[in-house]
Amino acid sequence: MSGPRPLVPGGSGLAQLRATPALLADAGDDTVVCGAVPFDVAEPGALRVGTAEFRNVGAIPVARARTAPLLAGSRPVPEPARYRAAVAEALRRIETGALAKVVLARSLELTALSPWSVPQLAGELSARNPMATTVAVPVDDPVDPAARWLVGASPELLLRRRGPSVSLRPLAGSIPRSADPAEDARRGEQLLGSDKDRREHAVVVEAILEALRPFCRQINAPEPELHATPALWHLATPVTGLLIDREVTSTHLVAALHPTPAVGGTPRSEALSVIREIEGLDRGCYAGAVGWQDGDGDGEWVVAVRCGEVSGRRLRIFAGAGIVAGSDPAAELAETGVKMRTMLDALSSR
Ligand SMILES: C=C(O[C@@H]1C=C(C(=O)O)C=C[C@H]1O)C(=O)O
Repeated sequence: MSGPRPLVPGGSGLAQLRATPALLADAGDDTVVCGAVPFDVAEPGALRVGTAEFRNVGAIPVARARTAPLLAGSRPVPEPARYRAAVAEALRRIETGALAKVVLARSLELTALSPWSVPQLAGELSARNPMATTVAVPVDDPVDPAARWLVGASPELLLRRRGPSVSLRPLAGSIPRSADPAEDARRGEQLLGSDKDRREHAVVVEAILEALRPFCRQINAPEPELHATPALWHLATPVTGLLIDREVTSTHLVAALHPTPAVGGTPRSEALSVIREIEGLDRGCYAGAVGWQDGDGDGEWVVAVRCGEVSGRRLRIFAGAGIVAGSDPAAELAETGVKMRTMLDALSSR
């Protein structure tokens, strides 16, 4: 992305989503809104006014030749033992019936000897994850060299609106891939047949259908299928629908959908307060929504997972896992470790 772009007015992520359709209606044909809204939409948003090239959220110059800086240190936040304890606490809350699912995340803070390069990271991420959407968006002042950027390779389509058609591809339910093709295929089948993962996934699809119903007709949500990333298999449901009212734009739908239980939980308000209480992490734009909308109300948004926040020599990598009855704290810790590999693998040039 070239040069700083003005922020969409409003302050919070939610206010920016709400301000976007009117802003674009008054702007030129070439204008789009692009950027990130945080996981907690009451926090400041990072949606900016840009031009059409912003339709590609990863549209920054790619400098693959540059090597990544050397690592000076790393620190897990929270510590693994604290993460397992938080999962155990979430399971107790689930047992009481207070909630059905909550996603708990953790982070790895990596400090390098010299500043991280956003284009280098984005280039590696996009080369290694060709099926994902590479994102690289400034989440605060882009003029400041120590400014924070959200960088990642999201496998999860939150929402695409093209004219009257909307499509979504929620992911939830995961198992690590194997280098051995037979074992890899077996694990995919195991995931498809896993009762725990099916429940974890169904909660997400149900919440999405409920959020879409007021806006859409002919909603179609087939049985879950497998979705592959280089590191993991996921359960995915390709959801489609037709808008009842063409005035409803992509940002209206994002405001209604986000955060889905793929990154939050269900019921939403209980899950969000459990996350605030026991996660011990400032998510920022991790697990937020990243994308763009144009003057026709069309747009494309991905869920900000498999990502990190870059600021000078500091990089915070995030990963979360859905907790439902039957989840195992050690397995969830391991799953978040595998999810972090998307970012970790991109730190070294091939
Ligand atoms: C929360 C993350 O991923 C989400 C959670 C998943 C799960 O719990 O199985 C799967 C895909 C994503 O929707 C993450 O990668 O940090």
